[in-house]
Order: sequence, then C-alpha cells, then structure tokens
Amino acid sequence: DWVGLNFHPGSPRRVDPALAAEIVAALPRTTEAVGLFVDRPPDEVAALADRIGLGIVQLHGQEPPEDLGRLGHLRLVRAFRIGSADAVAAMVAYLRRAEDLGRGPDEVLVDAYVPGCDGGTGQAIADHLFPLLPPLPRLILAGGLTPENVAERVARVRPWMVDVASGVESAPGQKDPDRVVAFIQAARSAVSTAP
Ligand SMILES: O=C(O)c1ccccc1N[C@@H]1O[C@H](COP(=O)(O)O)[C@@H](O)[C@H]1O
Repeated sequence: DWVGLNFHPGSPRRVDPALAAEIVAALPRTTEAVGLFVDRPPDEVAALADRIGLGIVQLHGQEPPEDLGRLGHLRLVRAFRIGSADAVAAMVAYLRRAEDLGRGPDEVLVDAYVPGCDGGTGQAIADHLFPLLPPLPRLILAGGLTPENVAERVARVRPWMVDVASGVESAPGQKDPDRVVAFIQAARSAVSTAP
C-alpha cells in the first residue's frame, strides 16, 4: 500500500532524491510514497517532500512535537522506539503535547529500541511492552518483521498497518522481491483469517 523512501544519510537504504522522484513517478496511483527522515529540520523535510511529490512523511528520530505543526500540510507518521515502560510513557506524553499544540501525528509507528541505532535494525519490540501501549487506532507495527513472523505478530498486536525494512532484504539495502511478495501475502493472510 505504501512504499518507503529512506532519506537518512546514515542508512544503507538511503535513496538519492533524484532516484526517489523517479520511483514516485513510476508508482501506481493506489500506492503512496512515504519519505523517512531522522532529525531533519522541518523546512528541509517539507521542501524535499514537495519537490519529490511525497504526501506522507515518517519522522523516525527525536523530532519535537512542535515540528508536527510545521509540517501541517503533510500526512505524518511519527515513529517511537519502544524499549521500556518509560519509553511508552514518554510516547504518551509526546502525543498529548502534540494534541495540545493542535497537531498530532496521523499515524503512530512503534519500532524496537536499539541503543545507538536509528532504525532498520531487524530487532523486535519485547512482547511484554505491547499491553502497555494506549489504544492507537492507526498503529503501525515495525521492528524485526519478516515474512516468517508477520502473520503471528499481526494476529497478536492487531496493528492498523505493518512496516518492514531489513526483513525483506537479501543484504542491507537490497530488497528481495520474493521476500517482499511473501511478506505482503503473509500479512494479508493474517488479516483475512482474523476472527
Ligand atoms: O531502515 C533504515 O535503515 C532506517 C534508518 C533510520 C531510521 C529508520 C529506519 N527504518 C525503519 O525502522 C523500522 C524497523 O525496521 P526493520 O524492519 O526492523 O529493519 C521501520 O519502520 C523502518 O521503516
């Protein structure tokens, strides 16, 4: 449904803006492009999104709640790296603050916390942390998903969407088309067989 374009310079998945524009132009109308950023100034994010034609951006760093209002015209996915109960509490406080400022994220993404890493780690959120999450109607589950485990994780967590990076690759940054297809089929099968 969505294709992620990673603009984080530290990532093996980083895509050059010119290539990203070509990818966006080639997408079917039913597929949305999401730009992933880590701690970039809002003006820079907005300018790149407008230039490339991105309607959705994923903020995957320490961006403050105030940044959301500066990106008001874009659909915003805010990622939180969850490694403890304190991290869940910090996420809840962040979301309250953003609402108070008049602009919460459109979707909340939860990813594993791995010290020193921004994301794309292939690590999963610990199971005991999920019951601590507040109700999030548009929860995107990420972190360590693969074609082999996504159905079980979807059945257990019941997210609105799932997101995968390293779990469908043959090497860092190299998507494996067979694994991408297998992932989508497994994720959809979990939804269609849900009681
Ligand atoms: O994929 C990356 O390299 C990346 C870099 C910096 C921030 C986020 C990144 N990816 C996001 O991380 C999660 C989990 O990825 P994985 O499936 O465990 O490899 C996901 O939301 C990616 O979009």
